[in-house]
This record gives sequence, C-alpha cells and structure tokens, in this order.
Amino acid sequence: MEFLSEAIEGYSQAHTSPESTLLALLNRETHAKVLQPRMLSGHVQGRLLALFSTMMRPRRVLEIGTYTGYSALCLAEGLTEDGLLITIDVNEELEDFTRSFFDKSPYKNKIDYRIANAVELIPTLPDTFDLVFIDADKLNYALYYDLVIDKVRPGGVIIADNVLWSGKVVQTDKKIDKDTQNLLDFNQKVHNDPRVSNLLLPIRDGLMIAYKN
Ligand SMILES: C[S@@+](CC[C@H](N)C(=O)[O-])C[C@H]1O[C@@H](n2cnc3c(N)ncnc32)[C@H](O)[C@@H]1O
Repeated sequence: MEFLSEAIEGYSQAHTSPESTLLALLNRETHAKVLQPRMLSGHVQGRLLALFSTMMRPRRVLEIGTYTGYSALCLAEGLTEDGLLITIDVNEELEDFTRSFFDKSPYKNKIDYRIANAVELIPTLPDTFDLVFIDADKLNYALYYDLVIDKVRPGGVIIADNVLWSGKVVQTDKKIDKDTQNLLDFNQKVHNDPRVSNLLLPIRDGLMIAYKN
C-alpha cells in the first residue's frame, strides 16, 4: 500500500534538498544491481535521517541493517569530529558493493561496518549510543529494542523503520502474518514504555521514533 499519491510524493521530493552525487549513484546502482531495492531508505527518508543526525550531532550511532549503506551514509552526516557509526548486516554478499560506497564517502573513517548477526553482536558492544536506527529483520525488532535501550543515553533517540508494514498493521480483513504481528507487538511495546516518548511518523513505510527520557 502506498500512503501518499505519486503526485504528493513527487512534490515532496522536489521540495526536499537533493541527494548528494554519491547517494544518487548508490540509489541508482542498488536499483540496477541488487535484489530488493525497495529496502533502501531513499531520498526523502534519507534526508530525514540526515536531519536527525545533523541536529543531534551524535558521537555514537548504531545501525542494525546496513543493506547497501544508503541510510548509514545519511546517518553519518552529523557525526562529531571524533564520531563513529557502527552498522551491522548479516549479509556478506553485499559487503564489497557496500564497502566501496563507504570508501568513496567523506565518512570512510567514521563508519565501522560489521558483517555479523546483530542479535549476537549488539550485547558485545561496549558503547553508549546517541542515535540507533533499527532496520533489519522484523522478527527481532522487539529484541533489538531490548538489546539497545540501556545502551542509549538519556536524550538519545531510537528510530525503527517499516513500522506500518505497507499498511498491514491496520488490515482487519486478512489473517495477520508473523512479521505483521511482530510489528504490532513492537509498536505497542514502544508506545507503552515509560522510559521513552514516542512518535509514529507515517513517512514512507512508517518510522517509530522513541526519545529516551
Ligand atoms: C531493510 S534492509 C536495510 C536498509 C538500509 N538500512 C537502508 O535504509 O538503506 C534490512 C537489512 O537487514 C539485514 N539483516 C536481517 N537480519 C539481520 C540480522 N539478524 N543481523 C544483521 N542484519 C540483518 C538484511 O541482510 C538486510 O540487508
């Protein structure tokens, strides 16, 4: 389900700061060469992630689900001089493609790209994070939230992608599949959590934004 008309999407894109040359190339190459290009955050959502990062000036960012690196490059834009973004993906087949874009970017030395299962890696990370982006398998969204919440500083932000799941979270006429149920549970869990103030932003496929009180 598309939430906005093509015309509104186009107008919104046309009145949003353009992608950098590198991000536009990554967007094109992902669509041309990689399976499931819809997974990439894209222009408008990418600018929102970059805006969060620029406003927050984070020292530590964690991304769960790198894919081809589009959102990582956006989230890296506001990092402090000594800042670092750790991004994790379990899919080693995309490593060369993705790393080549990180290497071409101004954030080459600020991105720590790990090929690993995030469920296993996150508990081993000693850092405290200012900003976390959850964008991997929907099965583990609630677990990722539990694994990161104590690692996020007060005033830090957790953003989770795809929380409207193409509108399936409000479908009442069909059997609820597993991923949809996981996202329903995740959204309720964040909404009920007194440790955070949250906003479900209906941009693209839905972003859950949780500010740690
Ligand atoms: C939606 S894509 C990420 C898109 C990317 N954040 C962007 O906006 O361009 C989801 C990614 O999560 C990865 N993934 C799935 N399960 C994972 C896990 N257990 N640990 C780490 N990465 C995982 C997949 O390999 C896939 O590349």
